[in-house]
Amino acid sequence: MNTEPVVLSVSAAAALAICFHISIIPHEIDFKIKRLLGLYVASIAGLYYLLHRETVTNPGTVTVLSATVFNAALTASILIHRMFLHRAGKFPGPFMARVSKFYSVFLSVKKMQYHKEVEQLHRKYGDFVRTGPREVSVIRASAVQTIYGAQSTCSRAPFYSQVADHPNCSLHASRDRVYHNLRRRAWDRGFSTAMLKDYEPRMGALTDLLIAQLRSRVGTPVDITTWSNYYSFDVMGDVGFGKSWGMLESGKLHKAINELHAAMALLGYIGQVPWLSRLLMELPAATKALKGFQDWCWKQMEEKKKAVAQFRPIEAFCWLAVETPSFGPWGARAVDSWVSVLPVRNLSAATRLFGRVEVLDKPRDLITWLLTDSKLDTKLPSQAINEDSRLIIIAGSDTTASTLAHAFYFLAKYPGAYKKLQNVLDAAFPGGDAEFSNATACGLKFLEGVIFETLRLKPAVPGGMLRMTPPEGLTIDEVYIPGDVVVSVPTHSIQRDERYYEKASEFIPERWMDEKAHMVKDKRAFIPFSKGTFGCVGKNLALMELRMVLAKVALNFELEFAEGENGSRIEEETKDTFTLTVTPLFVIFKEREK
Ligand code: HEM
Repeated sequence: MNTEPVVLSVSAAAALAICFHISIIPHEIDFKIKRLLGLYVASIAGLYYLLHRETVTNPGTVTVLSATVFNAALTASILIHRMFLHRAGKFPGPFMARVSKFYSVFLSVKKMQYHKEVEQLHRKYGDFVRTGPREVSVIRASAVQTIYGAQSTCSRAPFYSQVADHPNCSLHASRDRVYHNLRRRAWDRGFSTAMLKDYEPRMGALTDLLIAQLRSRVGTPVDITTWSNYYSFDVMGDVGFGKSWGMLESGKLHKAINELHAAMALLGYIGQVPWLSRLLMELPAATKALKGFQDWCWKQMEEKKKAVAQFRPIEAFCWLAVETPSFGPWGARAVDSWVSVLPVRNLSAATRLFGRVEVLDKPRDLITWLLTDSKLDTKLPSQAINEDSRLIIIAGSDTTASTLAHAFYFLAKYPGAYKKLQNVLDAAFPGGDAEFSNATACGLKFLEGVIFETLRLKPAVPGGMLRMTPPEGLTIDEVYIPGDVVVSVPTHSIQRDERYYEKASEFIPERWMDEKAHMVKDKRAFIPFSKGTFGCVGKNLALMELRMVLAKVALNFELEFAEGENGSRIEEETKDTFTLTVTPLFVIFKEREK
């Protein structure tokens, strides 16, 4: 046999593998895997054809040998680079984390509590831990502003592209800052102070429904995790889509929500390796699992689009309010005296001319804000807006439900705190829960303390939000982190760090009040809603929900663990599926004696 072509082919394969690896190092290839696999298969077929044409003996064997050498050389090159030469190489961490991000999958699969695994790694390796080949977790309060602050030069990491590509992705998956800002504007309008005022009574009606359901179960064990889910989903139905999903009414979780939780579980396992989750999501079996929830969300959106098509364009019909006293008897009370209804073509010109202009047919839910934003209208592909419909449900429901369930857990565990909360609320709303207003509740420091302490100890998104360092890298205190490294501050761990909180693992709502303010040593280490450009857009809505439910429940009922419940399951078995998936918590509500 002539060995020359064999040696040539095998050496070329090894050289090609190393050159290929060196050429991809500076690039993000995570979501090009399918194309690269296609290229790989085509190259093998091409090689076979070439060898066959040149009448080399055993072209099949030589092709397999060359492919094997290519694979081995590529693997060796990747491993050597990751272990000894990588730009993130100076950071300590487990050996396997240096080699592959699959180590994080292994840690996630153990108990599906990756946030707790990361906490252990920080205990062992210090403030800067290499949690993946190109990933560093940083547990320093000083890192928060640098990584997440409004002026941060970091961008979103590939993690965010695992469901869909730009520009067909949701707001949450938008990694391009300009595109993100354009979309975020419409979301911000949907969560403006005026809109929150509009949502408050609607949310109040749903809270009253929750209270009525709890009242009908007084004295019997209630799974408050599930009821928190019904509540938060129904709120998002109303605020997000302007319709009722009726879960509070029926006491049943919608089938689509079960499918959502199955999808989130998948994310909990493989979300650590974004390219793999993207590949899996495209497989028919996985798509089928996700499809139910996706179809349901998209159906909600289609219905909404039809309704919005009937909607008068924003800048066509406006109430006009004129703020100058010279405008007759209404002038003095101009702010709430609407003097005319006129068609207006240009809203900002009309505002300049008349002082103040209010839109007559103002959207009353989030989706309508997104669909009618004139700047977004032409630029947003319809898949992107469909993805946003999923985002509203995922981001707005599970997070609030998890926080509510955990707040009830702490209040049942610490009856003294519950009593104190009731006293504070009784003083603020002597006429009972009918008097509740978000404005008054905002001023109740103990209520705020209960909410903040829950968000501190049980942040609904417990892991670090992954960001990519800019090409020039960044410096945190004395430590330089090179460019194109994925960095994060682990929310769960930093919020339990003794350097930043006194008695950090204890539930002490008073630490958020003047009397024990010294127990919060560094407020920068409080990031349950993240921060900056990509921070939570629904924060104020979520806080309003939490205030309202906790206040109305505490004003109406006594609370205790049900028999056989001590909260250990919620502590030990709740899962990190990007948001927390909380285990059932059984409590008993009793009518308050007044
Ligand atoms: C206690 C409740 C909540 C918590 C703890 C929470 C937490 C967070 C966090 C940590 C992020 C940043 C995620 C990241 O960077 O990957 C985020 C983003 C977001 N949240 Fe919330 N959230 C809550 C409630 C809500 C609600 C009620 C909504 C309403 C729809 C909402 C909508 C969003 C959206 C749309 C984003 C993406 C923002 C963007 O990309 O600009 N959240 N949230």
